[in-house]
Amino acid sequence: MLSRMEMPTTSSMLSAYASFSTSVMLLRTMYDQIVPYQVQRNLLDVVKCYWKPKSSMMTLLFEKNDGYAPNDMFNVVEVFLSTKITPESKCLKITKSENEEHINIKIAESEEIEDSFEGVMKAQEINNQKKVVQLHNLSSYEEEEGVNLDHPSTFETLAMDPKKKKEIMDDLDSFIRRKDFYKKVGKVWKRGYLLYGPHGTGKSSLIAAMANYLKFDIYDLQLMHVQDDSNIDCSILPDRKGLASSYESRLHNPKQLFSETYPNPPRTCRVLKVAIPTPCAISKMTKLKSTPINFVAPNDLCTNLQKNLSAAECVAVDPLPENYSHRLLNFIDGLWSCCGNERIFIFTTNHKERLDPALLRPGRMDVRIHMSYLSMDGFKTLAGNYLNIHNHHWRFKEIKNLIECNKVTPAEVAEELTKSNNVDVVLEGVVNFLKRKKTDEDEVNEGIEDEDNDIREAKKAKLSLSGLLNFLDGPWSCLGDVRIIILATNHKEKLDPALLRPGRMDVQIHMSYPTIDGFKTSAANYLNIHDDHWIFAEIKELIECIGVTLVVQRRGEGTSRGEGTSRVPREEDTVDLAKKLPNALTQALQAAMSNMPPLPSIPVPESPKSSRRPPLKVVLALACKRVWTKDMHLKKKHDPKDKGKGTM
Ligand SMILES: Nc1ncnc2c1ncn2[C@@H]1O[C@H](COP(=O)(O)OP(=O)(O)OP(=O)(O)O)[C@@H](O)[C@H]1O
Repeated sequence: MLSRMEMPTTSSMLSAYASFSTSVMLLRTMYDQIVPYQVQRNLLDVVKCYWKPKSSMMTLLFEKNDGYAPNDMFNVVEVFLSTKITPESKCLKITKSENEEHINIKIAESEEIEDSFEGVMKAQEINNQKKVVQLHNLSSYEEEEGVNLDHPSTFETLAMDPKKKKEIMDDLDSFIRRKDFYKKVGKVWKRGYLLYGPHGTGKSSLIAAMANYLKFDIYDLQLMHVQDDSNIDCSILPDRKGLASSYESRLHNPKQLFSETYPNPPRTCRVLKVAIPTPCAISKMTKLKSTPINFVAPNDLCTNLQKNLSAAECVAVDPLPENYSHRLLNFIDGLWSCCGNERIFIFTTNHKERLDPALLRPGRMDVRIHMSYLSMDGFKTLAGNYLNIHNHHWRFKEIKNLIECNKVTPAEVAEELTKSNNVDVVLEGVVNFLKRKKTDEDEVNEGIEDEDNDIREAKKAKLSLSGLLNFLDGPWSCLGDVRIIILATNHKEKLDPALLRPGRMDVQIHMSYPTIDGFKTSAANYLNIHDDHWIFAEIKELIECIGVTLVVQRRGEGTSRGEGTSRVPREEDTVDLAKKLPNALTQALQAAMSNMPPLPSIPVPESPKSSRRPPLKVVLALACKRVWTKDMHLKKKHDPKDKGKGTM
């Protein structure tokens, strides 16, 4: 114990504290001034580290992206954790896209789940079970993420030789299983398929079936949109934002940019679909003027349509670059192609015989599948899919005979099969369609034999719009809900028949020049004439004369009016008509005429009187005059004696 005398006084304690704190401050100032800041930080870290409490926990971070490449582990962990949701979970993420049947429940980013380690393999299995096939567009620089591919095509629904189907499935299975084999023999783990055959034979459907079977995503690349080979390399990269922003500089030094900025090709690109346009058809295309095509579509599709319209126009103007096969070869064999996991390339073309043979060798196109016209086996698959007929039907024999002597595509027959729910009605429709098709084909073949080579080639080439075709029924077309697509053109005959096949243009409506019924509708709208009017008979005659023009000029398009049933109008007809027409009716006719399609462009010498006549008469007179001039010319060629008689 300290005696009272020995105890320090309050004042001495205070003075000791004051001198101690002065010394500390002095030392601190000296430390700050003498020891450099960096050394101070390091000393502090050492001290902190020494005093930090030890933990048995370790934190693993699974980020969504690894640089530019997506992190596969993130998806696996996300799926795995969603199986660990309990009633105690406080915050969950709920998603459901339009085409998904079930809602997806995921752990929200802020949520914490405690779980003991169960192995990544289990998570991987879960991921594969839940995998929704995605579709990515490689041709557009604006698209950022893939969308769920909800294509209903499977190997069961494909109308194809069952043996061939089995071969394809076995081939896919064996390819997937043989990772070690490929490694052992020093071969890149990739496989190329070439699907070739006429339009509408199921190439796109087969790709969707393959992707659904393997649960592989599809990366869609339209070769026509690729400007150079480095474009292709870059286009397989997963990060669309990076591509969009670097697009300009990539054009200047694409390879360098590729190797420096995007060293990792995507590991997710597994089924790559490449549509190879036909070089020959493309070069022909430039000779033909492109036919303007106007789109009408529901709002949500408009932007997409516009995008595709410009693509289609591009296609029509730009010929396929001459070194296209070199680019493709680079693309298939280039170094990037060996990076990543298993990959399947699927190439489609309508004309295998026009492709560079270098492209076709095994290693590039390992499997070549000819998608051909419909066989009876294929028809039975379609009848099962569409009509639920799984056994025999009495119509089958007749249909078999017709299919055997006809080149008919599954797409055409599929269209017939959708026309009614009544099995008998539909099968009768199929029979009629096959008969009609046979007759049509015979006629076309006869017609083509008479023509010389150039015309035949030009006819075959037509206007091909591969971008548009892809839009109409490429894998993208199955996304979204019900839709109606309407295409309008002034020259149907210039369109590629591929565009016109059922499944693309299911219904074709010929908007023709007016009939008297059409005129009556206009008269009712503009003039409130709902009954007959004395002038109608005469107008009818005149309108029918214009109709004759169309029959003559659009021979082969089919019309109910025969060519020889109407007389050639005399010029007096129009003058008389002008005298009789009341003013209001003249205006109504003018309005109706201005909404009509433009008249065919046959040069017509201007009549000196025409400027004094009301505009309507000029229109009608010109139309009639054109008929007369043209027909007289034709007549003159065949029978000079008939000149000037004015009959057809
Ligand atoms: N083999 C088939 N089995 C079942 N349905 C088919 C088959 N072929 C075509 N179809 C039907 O026709 C439609 C068009 O077929 P698809 O787009 O697959 O033909 P394609 O050969 O890719 O045509 P294109 O060469 O013109 O692109 C499909 O949506 C499908 O309804």
